[in-house]
Amino acid sequence: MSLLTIDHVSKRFTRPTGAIVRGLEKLRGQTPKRTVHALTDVSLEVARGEVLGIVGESGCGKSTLGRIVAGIYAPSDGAVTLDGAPVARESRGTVDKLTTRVQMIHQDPFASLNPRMKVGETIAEGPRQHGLIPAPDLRDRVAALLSQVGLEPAYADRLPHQFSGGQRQRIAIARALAMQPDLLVLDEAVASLDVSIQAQVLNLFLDLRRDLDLTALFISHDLSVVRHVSDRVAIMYLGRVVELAPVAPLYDAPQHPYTQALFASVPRLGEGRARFHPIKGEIPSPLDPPPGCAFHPRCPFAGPRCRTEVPRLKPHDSRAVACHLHDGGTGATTGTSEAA
Ligand SMILES: Nc1ncnc2c1ncn2[C@@H]1O[C@H](COP(=O)(O)OP(=O)(O)OP(=O)(O)O)[C@@H](O)[C@H]1O
Repeated sequence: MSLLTIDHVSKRFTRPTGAIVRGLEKLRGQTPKRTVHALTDVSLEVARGEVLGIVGESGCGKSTLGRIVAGIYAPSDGAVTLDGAPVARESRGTVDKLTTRVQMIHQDPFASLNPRMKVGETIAEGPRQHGLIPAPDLRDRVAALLSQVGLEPAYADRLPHQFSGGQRQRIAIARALAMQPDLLVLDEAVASLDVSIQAQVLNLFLDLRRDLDLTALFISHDLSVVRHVSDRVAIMYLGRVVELAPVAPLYDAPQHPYTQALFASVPRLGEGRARFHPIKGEIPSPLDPPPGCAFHPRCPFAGPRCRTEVPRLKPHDSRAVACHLHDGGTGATTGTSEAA
């Protein structure tokens, strides 16, 4: 059985506006769209010990998915369960009790650490509040956690500003591990670090993964980082999963036209002068997603069916792809490129 089940989850945000804007819109007879469709009908499963990468361009809903899994946001529809139990207790659509079983590691460790609290206290705070570790053992546990993430136990008495970015991210990892979570959600956890430091923190994650049999959602816009740490990868576009596959087949032969375009947009090393092909067109607004396949306005293979019918994520060999090309055709003649 899967540890994490994300079952038909959607998330809509309503954009608030002031009375003046609403008055002006009324005068002009406008009915502006205010609902942001951040996630639509996302279903994923993660097995214990598995790392699932979540990749996509900015605004595709990666962080929203991570926050729903961590119980920070309640889904508008659908459910998220860990071992069959809901990750968050909700009342009237808002989360009123956060799970401790899922811990999140954010992009900016400085923002997520209390600047006035010694790092030892920061790491001990959660286990103390939740009674996870007996008080007399806390100091030793903090020392052990600091060693586990490659820091001196004596650093427990220092403040966050006395550390480098990479060290602060190690502290954030130690704080998350202190809660003995079943699942980690890493949201762009190395994106703000220099490349050499990124590699060190990724290697730490791989060591911890091996030693602790971690289960994780690894959210990143960086395809090479995700390849390094994940077992399977979900590619997201405008709030939906468009392809889901184990790393090797996905990176060897991406199937969805968006996944192919995403790979082509990344400069590759070792191919002489780097060539890359940015994806044509703009990402549509999640306030007004296109009908049919959300990628159809940018897809070189789009046919009539793509403009009207949302493709479902369907199994296709070892992967799942949400594309009419893989489901009996798009309605375009011989699958040739209309936009090319
Ligand atoms: N609290 C919120 N209120 C309103 N809209 C939101 C909120 N959080 C996210 N959104 C919107 O939902 C969509 C998805 O955002 P999200 O942050 O999940 O994307 P992302 O893929 O993580 O992007 P990025 O990599 O830039 O963080 C975006 O259009 C964003 O503006």
